[in-house]
Amino acid sequence: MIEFKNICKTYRVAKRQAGFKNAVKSLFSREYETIQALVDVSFRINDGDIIGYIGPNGAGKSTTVKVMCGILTPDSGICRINGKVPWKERTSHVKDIGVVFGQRSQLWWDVPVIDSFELLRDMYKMDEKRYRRNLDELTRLLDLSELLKTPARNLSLGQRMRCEIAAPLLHEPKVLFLDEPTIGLDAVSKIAVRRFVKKINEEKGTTIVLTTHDMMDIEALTERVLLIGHGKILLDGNLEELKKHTSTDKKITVKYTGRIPALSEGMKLKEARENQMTISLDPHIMPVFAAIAALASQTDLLDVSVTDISTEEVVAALYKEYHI
Ligand SMILES: Nc1ncnc2c1ncn2[C@@H]1O[C@H](COP(=O)(O)OP(=O)(O)OP(=O)(O)O)[C@@H](O)[C@H]1O
Repeated sequence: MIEFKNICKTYRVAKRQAGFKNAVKSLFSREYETIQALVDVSFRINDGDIIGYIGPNGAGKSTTVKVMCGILTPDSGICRINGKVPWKERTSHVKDIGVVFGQRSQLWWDVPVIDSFELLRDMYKMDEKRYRRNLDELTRLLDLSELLKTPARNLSLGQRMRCEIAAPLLHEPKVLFLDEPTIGLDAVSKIAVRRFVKKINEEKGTTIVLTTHDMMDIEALTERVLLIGHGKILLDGNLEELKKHTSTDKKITVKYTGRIPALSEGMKLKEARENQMTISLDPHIMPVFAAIAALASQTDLLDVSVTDISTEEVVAALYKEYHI
């Protein structure tokens, strides 16, 4: 269980104007400003859950993860993960957690990946039998056999990411923090990473906190989403509720020949190309079947598709609504 209660965290940073004169001046008198990274943040995450932690750049996501990992001590508030206070019981806490930072490598750059793994085995004081079993399983699931002998610096991003994800799982953590695990990956690698994360959660019951800007990650992996903005939790709910909170509009894309159909009340034009238009429809004003009939009565329809608005659009609308 992850318990995060009324956590506040500020950073104190020195203010400095540009230029040599100001650099010299700052040696003698410094001005500081305070950045409120987390403001009274509270949530609970049950064992075995996967949650998506989303918010725009600078919202406070990494700060939250760093507090949960024990890297940062908050100014106030309570955080307990499996009963331990991360920054006070660091040595025993790190055995319970694993972290993947998509933007930073945790593997030693110049040595073969297997050497990094063996170093982790020693750091976590794992017994050889357990290490071997987990290494064999991860090698099979993530197709690592050809990669283990290669130095991290010679791996492609997708190959390296598979190794980065395996590394914290060698010691079977109860909680896994994934910070943008699919950033920069191609479509096939993204799907492979998502499938693997889901499998680990289902089979090992690992609790997963996923921080991402990729809404396809959220859609594929999480039901519950926490939205943070300006250091405050703005929404905590399931993805479907968030979608309903924002809009129940339907997106209708039509391809047609003949004249451009006029829009009825409840329809808004989102995009128009030659012989194709995408309309956002408020189904409370006009039901979908009536909207299609109204369009068909004015032109020859070649193709119609009806979808809900995408998670990406939902999140963009939420950011706009909360001015974040
Ligand atoms: N070490 C630091 N020193 C000073 N300010 C910091 C530090 N780390 C973060 N901040 C500030 O705290 C706020 C929250 O930053 P944080 O890195 O937690 O955001 P984030 O949501 O993870 O952003 P991103 O999506 O860009 O990674 C930002 O205003 C950031 O500039």
